Amino acid sequence: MIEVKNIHKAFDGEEVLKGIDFVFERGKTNLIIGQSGSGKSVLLKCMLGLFLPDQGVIEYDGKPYTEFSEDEKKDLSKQIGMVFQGGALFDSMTVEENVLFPLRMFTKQSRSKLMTRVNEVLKRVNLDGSEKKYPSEISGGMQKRVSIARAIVNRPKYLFCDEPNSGLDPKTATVIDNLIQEITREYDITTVIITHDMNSVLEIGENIAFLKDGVLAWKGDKDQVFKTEDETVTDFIYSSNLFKKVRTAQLKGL
Ligand SMILES: Nc1ncnc2c1ncn2[C@@H]1O[C@H](COP(=O)(O)OP(=O)(O)OP(=O)(O)O)[C@@H](O)[C@H]1O
Repeated sequence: MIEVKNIHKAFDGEEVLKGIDFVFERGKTNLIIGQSGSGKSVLLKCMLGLFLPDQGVIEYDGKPYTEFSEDEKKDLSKQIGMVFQGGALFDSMTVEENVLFPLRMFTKQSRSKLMTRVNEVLKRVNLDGSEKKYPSEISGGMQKRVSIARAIVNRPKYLFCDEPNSGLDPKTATVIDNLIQEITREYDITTVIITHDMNSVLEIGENIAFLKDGVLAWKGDKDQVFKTEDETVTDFIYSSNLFKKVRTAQLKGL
């Protein structure tokens, strides 16, 4: 669980986070949604420890970051897995080398032991058989799977995903969403996902933080988000024509 309490962050005197309170729950897919510039990435970077909030507290499983010793901060970075927007795979490394990379950074076990773990994780994301391939030789969806495998190989407690679906067709995007949700449950991880994808909201929005202009404008789950009458949320969601049609049909009782 990650709890953010009254988080403020400004750049050059301009406040981009204006007192965010939210609980990102363990074992759930927690989504941060909102328009461009609403502060999603800044909030994520605060949780990653890349930005220090100007005010407020971030607690990791009940412990405030400000009370972490230097060793505990290092431990925290080992407990975090990250799926980057573009995948951020190393093109010159094979699939298995990409997944091995963070393991070698944090673990001193023999290569054969580490490879057992790499193979286990690659199997989990259905990539057995592709171990020796290079990123350029596999599809976009498979590249995302490698990225997920690399993020979980160290058995993280916290998984951060920045638009994990970007660039994928809707069907593959849903498969990736479901994989992230399954892994979150299986490993009992606190997963935080930034997304613009309304299908993802519908599919895996177990706990949603909706940001607007640096403020938490709404929170709830996927069932509530499509029922809410809150205009700030409906303006955002139904700016997509597809969802506008779904909404109209819902209101007509179709
Ligand atoms: N390092 C920085 N220095 C100065 N301003 C920044 C910095 N990072 C973010 N900002 C500003 O903070 C505001 C929020 O940015 P942020 O990247 O969090 O938005 P976002 O909701 O993630 O947008 P998007 O969906 O487009 O990625 C923006 O006005 C942005 O210009």
